[in-house]
Amino acid sequence: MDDLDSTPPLPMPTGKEGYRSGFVCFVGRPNVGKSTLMNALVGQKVAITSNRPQTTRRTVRGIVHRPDAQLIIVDTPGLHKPRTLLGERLDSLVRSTLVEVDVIGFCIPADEPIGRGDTYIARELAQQKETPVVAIVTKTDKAERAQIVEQLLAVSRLGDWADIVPVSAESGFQLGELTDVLCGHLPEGPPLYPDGDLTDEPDEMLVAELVREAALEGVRDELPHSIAVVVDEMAPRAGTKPGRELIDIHASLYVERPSQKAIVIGAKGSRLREVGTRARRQIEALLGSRVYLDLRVKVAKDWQSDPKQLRRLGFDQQV
Ligand SMILES: Nc1nc2c(ncn2[C@@H]2O[C@H](COP(=O)(O)OP(=O)(O)OP(=O)(O)O)[C@@H](O)[C@H]2O)c(=O)[nH]1
Repeated sequence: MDDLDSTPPLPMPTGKEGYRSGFVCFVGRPNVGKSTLMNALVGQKVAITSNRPQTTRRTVRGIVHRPDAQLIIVDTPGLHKPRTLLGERLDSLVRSTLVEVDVIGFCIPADEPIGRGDTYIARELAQQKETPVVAIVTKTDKAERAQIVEQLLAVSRLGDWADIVPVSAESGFQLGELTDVLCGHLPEGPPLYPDGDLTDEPDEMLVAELVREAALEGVRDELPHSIAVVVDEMAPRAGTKPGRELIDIHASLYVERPSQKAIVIGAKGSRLREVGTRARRQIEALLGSRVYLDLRVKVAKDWQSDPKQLRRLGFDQQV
């Protein structure tokens, strides 16, 4: 299969009887562990995670390869009620994604009582009559056994689910079982991506996400939703040898207000340097090369509510 340099969605002939392939989308309120679960299932960091709600802003595909199946994971932002223009776009993105996938994974954490957010999503999902919904009780490592059992019962009362699976992305509990269950809901069909591909996100996008993740660490609560990152340039430095090459990356961090710019940069640039170091380590691991990372912080006033700015920051492809 390696010699077929096909880009998705071109299906590749396999000849394998009973092979299944298709798409799953994880939904759930913010912070329930959707991105972490995807990374754990794929086995590589393809979506950024943070302990701040609504970290995920774009649809990322992670790909799980099995001898008998290929499961493509579409990561969605938390299904939530729109607050800003950005929020509205996210919701329409989630809704359009739901009708295109083969199975939906509805994530509810084991360690928190079911709330209005979960009920709201359960109601939305009840309308997706053609797509099976697997309820996933996440973060089981954070709950006692009795609490997990209680949560499984509460979740079963919440809707008409195709299956209910408790998992922990942290400890790895039941990850294989979850993949089995999800693959069981896929239609028969050939692999959609070449063997070994873990994501179809371009490197620039992953790099931007890693910078954003590093920039989110340890900042005040309101800041995360106000940072967007764009990779302006990324290229191997001339004269460096293949295999030992140095990749130059120039990226811009956009914030909404000058006061936020000051927070991101820190005293005498100290915070920005830390962000750069943290991001560089992750990017070097991702690309397998040495990296020179140049970060600039820019103010794009109220970018979350401005359609032009949203387009410039790359959000137009997602709506
Ligand atoms: N203990 C434990 N923590 C977890 C687990 N899964 C996720 N978390 C943590 O929960 C927080 C939120 O995880 P994310 O994966 O970013 O959640 P999300 O649902 O994708 O969040 P949004 O992007 O806001 O929609 C992070 O701090 C994770 O480290 C788990 O299985 N166990």
